[in-house]
Amino acid sequence: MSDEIRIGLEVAAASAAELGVRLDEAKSAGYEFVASPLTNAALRQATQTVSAPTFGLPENRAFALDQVVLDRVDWADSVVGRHAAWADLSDAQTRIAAEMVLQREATWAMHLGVPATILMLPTELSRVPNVARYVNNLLRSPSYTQLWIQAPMTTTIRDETEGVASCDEDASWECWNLLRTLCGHNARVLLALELTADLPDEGHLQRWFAEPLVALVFAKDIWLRNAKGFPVLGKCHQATVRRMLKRQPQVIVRAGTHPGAKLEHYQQYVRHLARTQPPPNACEAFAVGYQDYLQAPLQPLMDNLESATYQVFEQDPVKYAQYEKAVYHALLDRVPAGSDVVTTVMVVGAGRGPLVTRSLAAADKAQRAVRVYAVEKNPNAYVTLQRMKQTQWQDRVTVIWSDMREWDAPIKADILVSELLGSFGDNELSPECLDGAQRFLKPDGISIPSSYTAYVAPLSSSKLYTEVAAFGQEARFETPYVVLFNAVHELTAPQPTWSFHHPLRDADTGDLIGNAKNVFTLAQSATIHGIAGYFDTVLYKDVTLSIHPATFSEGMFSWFPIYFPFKTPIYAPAGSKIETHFWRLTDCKKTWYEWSSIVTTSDASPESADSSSNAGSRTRLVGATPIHNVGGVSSWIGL
Ligand SMILES: C[S@@+](CC[C@H](N)C(=O)[O-])C[C@H]1O[C@@H](n2cnc3c(N)ncnc32)[C@H](O)[C@@H]1O
Repeated sequence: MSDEIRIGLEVAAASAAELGVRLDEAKSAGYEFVASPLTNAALRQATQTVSAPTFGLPENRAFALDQVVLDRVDWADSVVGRHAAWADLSDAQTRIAAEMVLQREATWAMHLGVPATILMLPTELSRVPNVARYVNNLLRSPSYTQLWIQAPMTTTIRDETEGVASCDEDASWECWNLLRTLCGHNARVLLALELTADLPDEGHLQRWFAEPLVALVFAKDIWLRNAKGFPVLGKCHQATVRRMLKRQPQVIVRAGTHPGAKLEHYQQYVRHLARTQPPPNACEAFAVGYQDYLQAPLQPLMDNLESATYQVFEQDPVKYAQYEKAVYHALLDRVPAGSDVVTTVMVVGAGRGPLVTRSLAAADKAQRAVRVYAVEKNPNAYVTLQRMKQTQWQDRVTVIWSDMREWDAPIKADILVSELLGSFGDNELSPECLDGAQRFLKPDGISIPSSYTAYVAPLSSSKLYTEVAAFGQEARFETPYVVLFNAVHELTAPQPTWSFHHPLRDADTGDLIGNAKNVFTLAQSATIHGIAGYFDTVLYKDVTLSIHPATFSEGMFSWFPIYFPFKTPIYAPAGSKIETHFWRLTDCKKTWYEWSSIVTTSDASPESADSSSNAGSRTRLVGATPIHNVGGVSSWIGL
């Protein structure tokens, strides 16, 4: 990663000649590019003389040569152009002239092929709509030049009467959020995040991680000086930068003012931070290329999995070890030591046989005699199972090619082992399959897993949202995706929706359908782009597997979370309640999920103001999504 990082130096060149000098300095100090104003004070002066037109836009004037700082195409690759900060779009008097200036700068940058231009985000909500109008207009034309919106991580509020300053963790994000909402969540609105001296707390910081970060701008006043006089960052800034660099943004450095610090020291330090990231663990190494990549959930019942898919499962260092442990303990509990009773273990949905091998290993370790049946409906995997029997398992295993729901078992099992779990627990139809298979489990038999639970939590991720939008079809918002979360803010701890326990359809668990309402309270405002789904499972007693973030089975990579998108993101203010509604539905051919969300706030009525009870507080609707995937029209799992 360190080799790929592109670092630019902020320069305040006022003329083309000065830009040339600064660019040479930056390049010889090891920077790839400079961030520089595109135009200068001469343009500002000339613009002040333009009178506001009575209607329409003023004549689209051309720049004079002495008004532009970047005047040569051969420098264009090495410059990210800053738009004129003085061009104020929010002032009625100056708006039209300002828009004309920005528009001309943008088209000049596009003409030269500048990779990106930077527009400063206002930090007052009331000033955002005019900026958003301009941005929307600009983004109508396809262009190679990206538009980066620069926003500070935090802003400073000064109380003039008290003479004190405090840090505002919300204002900047609220303005950014408003801008991209007014721009219709356009994927081309990219964030250049300014690392400020005051850092937000973890919750507010997380919120920025879910944004489309394209660049990280180092403010001047964040630099410290180490004992040898080199510029460095404090511990918190270092940690934040390291986390941000994992998203591979470009970097713009505003050099500090330490005497003796040379320009190259700043870029060397940033590269050092990138190079000295802790090495990826097995899970992170596996994750490369999967982060935020949307995958259709597997359909192992309806489709026949390919050998390569089984191959990926079988690399998991945790899942199979936990299954072996579960079978081992089940055998110890079921058969007394020294007994010559033969225990019947049936592995249903055996795939290419790893759970069969693990069941035999568990039996050897427990010193219990077993007879194993491997049942698999995939005709291709069945060939591999036969080969495994011939070369490894021999007479200890009987291989059956059948759908477990239809298999006429010759005897009943003591232990039924299955792994039909999806990212949401039941989304690969484990309940429906086991409902058919538990007929051949003895009444006192053991099912591994013994239960599994699905969890949900609201999430914010403009990245995932724009990925779904990029498909260009409304129906793509009506289907869940399996995805390894990266640019995602998980807004609260997940809550359980429903569980399936062995035996299925007993008095407690009822039918195989589900309906859940969960209520979450948000500590800070957020735009919600959908719902994250997770599962955990009890294989046997305390032997478990989990992708729930709080209980995650460290090192396991068989399952990524599931993402249920929203067609239209909804804004939830701090303190609001988010209700998520989920339904698991089925007919004789398919099973599917429907989902929706409602955001509410409650305001206390005057009568309840000094009471601690909720009596008298009124619930107000802030927003709601439509119910997604009604009737399973867009997404379903075939039975
Ligand atoms: C998620 S894979 C697990 C494979 C293997 N047990 C493992 O852990 O690597 C689920 C397997 O169950 C099989 N399967 C799904 N539904 C089945 C059914 N109704 N009857 C038999 N096999 C089924 C699939 O073909 C697939 O091989």
